[in-house]
Amino acid sequence: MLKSQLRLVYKDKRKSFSSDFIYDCSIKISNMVLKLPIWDFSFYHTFLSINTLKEVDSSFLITVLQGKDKNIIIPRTVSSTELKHYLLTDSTRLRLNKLNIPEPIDGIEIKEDKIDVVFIPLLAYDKNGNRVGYGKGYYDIFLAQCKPEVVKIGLSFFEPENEIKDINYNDISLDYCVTPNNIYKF
Ligand SMILES: Nc1nc2c(c(=O)[nH]1)N(C=O)[C@@H](CNc1ccc(C(=O)N[C@@H](CCC(=O)O)C(=O)O)cc1)CN2
Ligand SMILES: Nc1ncnc2c1ncn2[C@@H]1O[C@H](COP(=O)(O)OP(=O)(O)OP(=O)(O)O)[C@@H](O)[C@H]1O
Repeated sequence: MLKSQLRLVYKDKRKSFSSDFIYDCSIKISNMVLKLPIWDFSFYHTFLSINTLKEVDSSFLITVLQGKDKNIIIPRTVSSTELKHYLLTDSTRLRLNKLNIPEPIDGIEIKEDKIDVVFIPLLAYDKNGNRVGYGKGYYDIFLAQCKPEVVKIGLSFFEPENEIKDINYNDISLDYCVTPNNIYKF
């Protein structure tokens, strides 16, 4: 399918999810993440979930990362294309931006080249590890600024599509995708 079709299909699928279902699946996903071979690094970047769009709830993953004493980095949108990244600490103050994304107000900025692992939000992905987001390109631009060996991990409620047809040279593919019941390695 095409990215534009997948966006519609997957937004629609998520609309029907109850908050209990999202809670259960998100806990399962964070438990599956524990099985990945990624635990010797220091800097772990995660999205903060848009609850209104029924994304995977990353708060359980954050608890896992805190339990492992990892440095946790979270993004802030600074323009229509650019993200900046901040260390999440006990004193980090968050507020919802216009897109309903919780974001740090201020804090210690971390440059992209420090990041070892990125947990990535998505709408859909395919068996080759290609992903589709909301279509603004934020993550493709961000991932292009990270070091080449950064580990890119999608989190999804769903199994992969066979093929996203309109992948282009800007699209950066995933290394793993974690679902409530499976880990896909690409
Ligand atoms: N939690 C989270 N943070 C993220 C992303 C994400 O997908 N999830 N992004 C990933 O790149 C960037 C933000 N991109 C976004 C792009 C569109 C919409 C959104 O609400 N789209 C609505 C239409 C909004 C409008 O334009 O009126 C929609 O798709 O229904 C949200 C986030 C950076 N941070
Ligand atoms: N590295 C890049 N530099 C400049 N523009 C880019 C880059 N990567 C993607 N874009 C632009 O961003 C727009 C959206 O890209 P795409 O459709 O792949 O978004 P997406 O991956 O679904 O969304 P998101 O990354 O926000 O989750 C496109 O117009 C694309 O040209």
